[in-house]
Formats: sequence, structure tokens, C-alpha cells
Amino acid sequence: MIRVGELSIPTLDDLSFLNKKILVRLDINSPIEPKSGKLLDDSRIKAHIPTLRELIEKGNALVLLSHQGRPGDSDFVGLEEHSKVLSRYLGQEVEFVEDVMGPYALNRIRELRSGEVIMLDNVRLVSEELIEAPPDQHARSFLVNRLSKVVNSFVNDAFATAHRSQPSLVGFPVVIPSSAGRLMEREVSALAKIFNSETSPKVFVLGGGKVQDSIRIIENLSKRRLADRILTGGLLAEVFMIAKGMNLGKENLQILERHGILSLVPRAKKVLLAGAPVEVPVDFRVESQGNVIEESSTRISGIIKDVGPTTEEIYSSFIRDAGLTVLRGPMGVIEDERFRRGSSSLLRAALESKGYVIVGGGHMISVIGEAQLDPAKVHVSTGGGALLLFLAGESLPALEALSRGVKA
Ligand SMILES: Nc1ncnc2c1ncn2[C@@H]1O[C@H](COP(=O)(O)OP(=O)(O)OP(=O)(O)O)[C@@H](O)[C@H]1O
Ligand SMILES: O=C(O)[C@H](O)COP(=O)(O)O
Repeated sequence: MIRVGELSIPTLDDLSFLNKKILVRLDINSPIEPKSGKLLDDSRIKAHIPTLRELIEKGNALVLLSHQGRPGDSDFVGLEEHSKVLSRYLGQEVEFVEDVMGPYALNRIRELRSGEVIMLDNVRLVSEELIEAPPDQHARSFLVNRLSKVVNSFVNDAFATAHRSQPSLVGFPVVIPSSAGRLMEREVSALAKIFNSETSPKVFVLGGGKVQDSIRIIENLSKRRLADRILTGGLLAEVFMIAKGMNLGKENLQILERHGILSLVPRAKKVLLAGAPVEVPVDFRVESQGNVIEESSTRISGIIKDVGPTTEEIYSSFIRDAGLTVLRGPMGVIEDERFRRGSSSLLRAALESKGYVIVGGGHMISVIGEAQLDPAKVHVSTGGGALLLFLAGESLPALEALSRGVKA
């Protein structure tokens, strides 16, 4: 068992996982190259291998379940390529089953023998998976009803999705014996230890495109006075700049509109009025007629794609003096090599600082690349939103469900 606040969460040591058929929820949601659909980074896939190896060595048959992207987004793809990468790291075949809970998937699961591993397709192909609801409601979903009948137990290793109260995260522990996987256990134990109140100043570097998540996180951090500075980049920074009354130019406004995040400006305004220590970029790298130029944030004519060099310097100076730096969400469109500088320079400043560093998020951890990291100084988390909500003191639905779930 691991204790997190009031929760006691079972681990693989607490349930009998011998010669069983186990449904394992992973989070292998990875950055995808928009044009080719190829995986840009496999860090999250690699992170699950210890859990899978341990379960296989105990004679179990494994049914792997994960999401990739969100319906309508360019990274919403099937999991066939993910299963090939898993096969390579696991050193045995992970058969891709192009189904989630239909007759083909259910029959393949029934036929599974000890030591075999299959990967079901993107669980967000099932419409129920996009519903946020309490565990008892999700226990009655088609997904949970159908899959729980053909497996013996459930292991949740998806720390990075633990903040989603969706069927594949919270429904199974209501009906079958369940536990946390080793990655979930490692993340929760490490983060609870690192994030203590003595470390200061705490600097959060927040970017990326999940602005609604990030504003909710900033509201939490601000309410609990957990952040000394919040340095913004990505689309998040643009929303706060508009909230501060700055003019980003028509094209950038249209992009924010297309992402459906302009409507979040009033919420950002409220966060600022509440005194959240939010900083925004003073310059950007923009794309203008196919060229990359640097522009001051007071005079923007191109399309914003990354923070600029002056912002890198100012943000880096805050980071160098931090006792703890948490980075989640890239500063720019890192799928394009030309716009990775902002993210990589701030990551470097954090690694060179005197403090501890936590890096999280599917895209942000892809910026780390081959950098050699000292585990005594850096925790690379697979979580993005989940990481920050956990650090901000929010109870994560998937952890709560495991804590209250069926014990064998
Ligand atoms: N200025 C920008 N304009 C458009 N997109 C941006 C910009 N800056 C960053 N992005 C996009 O943000 C996305 C990553 O955001 P996201 O919030 O998913 O970060 P993350 O590190 O993957 O965290 P998580 O794991 O929680 O998803 C990338 O696809 C990147 O292209
Ligand atoms: O990348 C993440 O943060 C997790 O995979 C959760 O993805 P989501 O924000 O689409 O639920």
C-alpha cells in the first residue's frame, strides 16, 4: 500500500497477480508528427516496461489499454505503432487488436494464454470514455461491463491520466480487484516527497496548448500560495497576454479562437486580479511570410510560435534562483525544430540551477532528448496536467478509485 494524503492505494504487492488475465491501463499518449502521424517521442511507452515485465514474469496474460490524443485533434490516432514500440522494448510480441470492446477484442482476450500481451485500440474511440463522471456511474458503462467480464483484475499504471474521471481510469476498481502499477506507484511516491513546503522559491514554467487545464492548475497554486512565480509560454501565455490587455494581432486571435480557448480570457483575468504571480513573454519568435523573426510582445505582426530570446533570459534568471522548478507544456510549437529553442533553453536553465527540477508532460519530456539527468536533482514525470494537479493538492480521481476499489 502507498499512502497519499487520506488515501491508501494498493500496489502490485497487495493483490495476487499470479497466472491471471490482467487489464492494464497505460498512458502512452505521445507527441505525434502532424504530417506523418509518426511518434515523435517514446518516453511514456518506455516508462511502463517495468510494470509489464513484472506482470509477465508472474505468469499473467496482459490486455493493454490506452488513449492517444482527443477526437478531432491531429494526434488522435490508432495504437498500432505504439504496440510495435512496446514489442521492441518488451522483447516480445505485443499484438495490436484493432478493436476496443467488440466481439473481436473479447474473443482475443478469451483466447489469451499466460505470458501473452495484446494492445487494444485507442480507448477514446469509445464515446463513453470522453464522459467525466463518478466511478459508480462508469462501473455501469459498456466499456467496464464488457471488459471486466473477460479479465480477472485491473492495474492502473496511467499516472498521466489520473486526473480524468473517465471509465477506463475509475470504473474498473469498482467491480474487479485493482491496484496501482509500478509507474503510478513511483510517480506518486516521488512527487509527494519532493513537493514539500520548505523548498522555495517555487517557480512553475507552464506552456503548451491545454489552457483550460493550466488555468485550473494556476487557480489551485494561487489559492494555496504554492507558487512564487508562474512563467508562461505556449498558447497559455497568449491567453494571459490578452487578459492583460495586450494586442496579439488578428491572426493569433484567430488561432486561439480555432482552439476554442479565447473564451478562457475572463477566467485568466480573474486569476490575475486574485494576485496570481503570472509572468508573460516580452518577445516571441514568430512566423511571418515563411520566415522566422523575433518580435517584441508590444508589436506583433507574425504568428506566435515560440518565446523570444529576451524572454528566455528573463525567465532563466528567475529559474536560476529557484529552490524548485516545475516545467510542464512547451514554450513553442516544438513539433517544428525551429521552435524548440524557448523550451530547451528554459529546461537547460533549470538543470543548471541550484534547485530541484520536475519536468512533466508528453511534449515537454520529449525536449529532454538524450540529456543525462541526475536523479538526485531531476524527476521526469510522465504526467502533465495530472502532475500539476497532484502538486497543487487536488485529489486525482483514479487514485481515489483505487483507494476505494475492490481488494482481492
Ligand atoms: N505558440 C503556440 N502555438 C500553437 N501551439 C503551441 C504553441 N506553443 C505550444 N503549442 C503546442 O502545445 C502542444 C503541447 O501542449 P500540451 O499542453 O499537450 O503539453 P504537454 O507537455 O504534452 O502536456 P500534457 O502531457 O499534459 O499534454 C504542442 O502540440 C505544441 O505544438
Ligand atoms: O497528455 C496528457 O496529459 C494525458 O495523456 C491526458 O491527456 P488528456 O489531457 O487528453 O486527457
